[in-house]
Amino acid sequence: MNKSKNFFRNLVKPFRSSSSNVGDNVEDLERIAQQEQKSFLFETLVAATKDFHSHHKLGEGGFGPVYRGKLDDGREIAVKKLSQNSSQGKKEFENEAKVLARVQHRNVVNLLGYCIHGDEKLLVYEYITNQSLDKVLFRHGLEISELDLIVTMVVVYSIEPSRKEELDWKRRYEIITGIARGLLYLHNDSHNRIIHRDIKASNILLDDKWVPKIADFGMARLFPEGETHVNTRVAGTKHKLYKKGKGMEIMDAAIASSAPSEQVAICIQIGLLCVQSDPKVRPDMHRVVIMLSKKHGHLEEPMRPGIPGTRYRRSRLPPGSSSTAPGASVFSDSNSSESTFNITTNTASASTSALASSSNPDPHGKLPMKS
Ligand SMILES: Nc1ncnc2c1ncn2[C@@H]1O[C@H](COP(=O)(O)OP(=O)(O)OP(=O)(O)O)[C@@H](O)[C@H]1O
Repeated sequence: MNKSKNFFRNLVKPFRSSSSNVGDNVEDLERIAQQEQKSFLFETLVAATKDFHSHHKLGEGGFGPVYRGKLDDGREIAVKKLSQNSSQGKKEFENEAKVLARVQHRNVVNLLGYCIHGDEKLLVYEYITNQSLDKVLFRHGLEISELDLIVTMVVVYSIEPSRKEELDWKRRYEIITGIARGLLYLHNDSHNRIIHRDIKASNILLDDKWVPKIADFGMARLFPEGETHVNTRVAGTKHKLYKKGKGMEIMDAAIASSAPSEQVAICIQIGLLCVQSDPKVRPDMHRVVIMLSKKHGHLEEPMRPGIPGTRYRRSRLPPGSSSTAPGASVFSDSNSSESTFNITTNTASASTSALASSSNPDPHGKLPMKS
């Protein structure tokens, strides 16, 4: 019997009621201890995903393929096999993964743990049953940028026709507020401040009750050299409908009659406030959550949104930067004003193209939007 088994046996001795259940108790404690460690055996993941069989492949993003699997205890998981282009060492990866596994919120995908096998690094997430938000949103012939601001998108875009009934205004509003709460948690309330840097519809997963869960958070911690995959595609040019007072015209017709117009207008305006090109004037997530909780009320006029590729968008860090350095994606200083900067940076560029009405916009965002 090895040392750890002895340790557990001694631990359960005082609680033992009969000799027959000692084995069970030891097994339970060992299982709990392993879960606490957050580390998965490679063999466990091989068994869960049927050796990473192609039938189990959910898709492949910028960080590598993702497989669906089922653990022996019945839990469904999604296993992300990280592509091996990170220079991060095993110990650092382990430390960072443990930090990320402590991030727990109703609106954030739970990272159950990690696995290191030779040169391979894997992340194990809870499996989220429904589709990602981008698959539910009907593209309407528009070239939607991956970076569209979620709030505005959920209000504006039509829904996949077969799912129209499912996504009424109430549900859309719950998705919007859920995402905002998840981001607020990542920014302010998790142990380490986490700035996502790649918020987009495909990174919002919906569970069987349509609760939105933010996926792919903290990837900059695992790819600290700054080569993180951040999509920079630009939005289509047809969607230039935003003009002061005409916001309602861009709304999905399917919900136009049932949605309270003030609430919809607030959502669109919050979206525009979040993508102003000057990061200093954008609301932080705390303020966004408060604004969303108001049914009516006056919000300030948004300034002109930023332009993709201008000075506020950043897709890579300087060589040698660490993920915890100032300007990187994770901050431990809860008073830092950088959170607004980064979180809106990536979404900003898209909404800019999607919503701006000017043909010659000011990249510095100092001009108020004109009607
Ligand atoms: N926890 C999960 N539960 C269910 N499906 C998931 C989970 N995580 C990822 N997926 C699915 O796996 C696929 C790949 O996801 P991944 O996050 O790697 O890439 P992506 O979001 O499509 O692209 P990108 O890397 O550009 O963000 C997507 O279809 C995604 O919906």
